[in-house]
Amino acid sequence: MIPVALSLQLAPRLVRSFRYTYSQLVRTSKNTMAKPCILATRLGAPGGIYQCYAPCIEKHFTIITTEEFTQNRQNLAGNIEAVFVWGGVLKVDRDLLQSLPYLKVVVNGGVGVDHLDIPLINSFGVKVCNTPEVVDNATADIGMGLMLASARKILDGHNYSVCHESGDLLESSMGTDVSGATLGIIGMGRIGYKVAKRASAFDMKILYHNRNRRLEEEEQAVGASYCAKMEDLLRSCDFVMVVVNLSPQTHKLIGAKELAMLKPTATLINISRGPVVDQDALVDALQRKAIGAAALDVTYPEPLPRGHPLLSFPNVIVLPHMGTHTRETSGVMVERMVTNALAALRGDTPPNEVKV
Ligand SMILES: O=C(O)C(=O)CO
Repeated sequence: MIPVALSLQLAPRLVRSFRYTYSQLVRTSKNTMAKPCILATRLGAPGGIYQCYAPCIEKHFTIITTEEFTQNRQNLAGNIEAVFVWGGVLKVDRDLLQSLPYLKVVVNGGVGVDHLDIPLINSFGVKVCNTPEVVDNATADIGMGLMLASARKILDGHNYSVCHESGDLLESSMGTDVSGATLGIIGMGRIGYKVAKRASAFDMKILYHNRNRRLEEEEQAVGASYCAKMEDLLRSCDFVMVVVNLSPQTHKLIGAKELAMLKPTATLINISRGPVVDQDALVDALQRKAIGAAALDVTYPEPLPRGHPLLSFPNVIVLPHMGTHTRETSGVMVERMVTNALAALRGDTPPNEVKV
């Protein structure tokens, strides 16, 4: 006999699986050419960032935009079999999950899934997928871009040119060398390692801190030295780049104590997730000129509201989370999202299913 607890656990899944098979039969009997529906964020507004990828998705799916869904939720909810999200624009919470009886998969465009409650989503018999690897180069590039732009005052130079300011460049536009400087990478996963490869081509001295030490040959290939203690790295670097995943362990990993360990000339670069850095502590350190500069692709919230203190420092660059925003990378991400969703809808294991 099946124990009561186990049958209680299995029952919702069996009901969902039965409903799904039924929905497939209904769809097939209605129209053999009908495409499954997906609910997708960031595809609604004309000119929106992912709008140009809609045709790639529409080869296989009918897109229901979040705007359409909001206006006609009751009629559309019963058609949706997959949700495509890019970041946390749409909250995939209990309320949404309960309203989508035929949902099979939530696919995230990007590697970081900290905005998704995976145990909750899985408890509805729904899979979660992401797009790892394909984001690595573009994200590492934005890290290098931020480091170079900050060190070499590229935005100051641009503004000077645009404003046709008379007279000589100001002393404040004098930059600092990246070549030959010391870079500390916190988080040496795939993206961190790509950053190290790039930095080694800039003749930088590279230190890294990571939960697990990399193999000796991997360290040697990029000339990176391991710091078992993060504080050793923080104290010795000219540039510190944060590349960890957001988790309870990395939430506010860089706080007042860690910022106080940085050299007064050091630049903090964050390409991971906003909450990895304590923003109030960062503002305080910048106000006291306790660190040299900051360059952030990620913040909380995103984008920062107008008037936020971080937007007022001349030595801070803030991007609205653009790590993967290239035509090529975004295109490959969308293809991956489609492949994962199709696999999940067929009942196969998707290539990039995220398990907790
Ligand atoms: O892939 C991701 O999760 C990113 O945020 C890249 O910037």
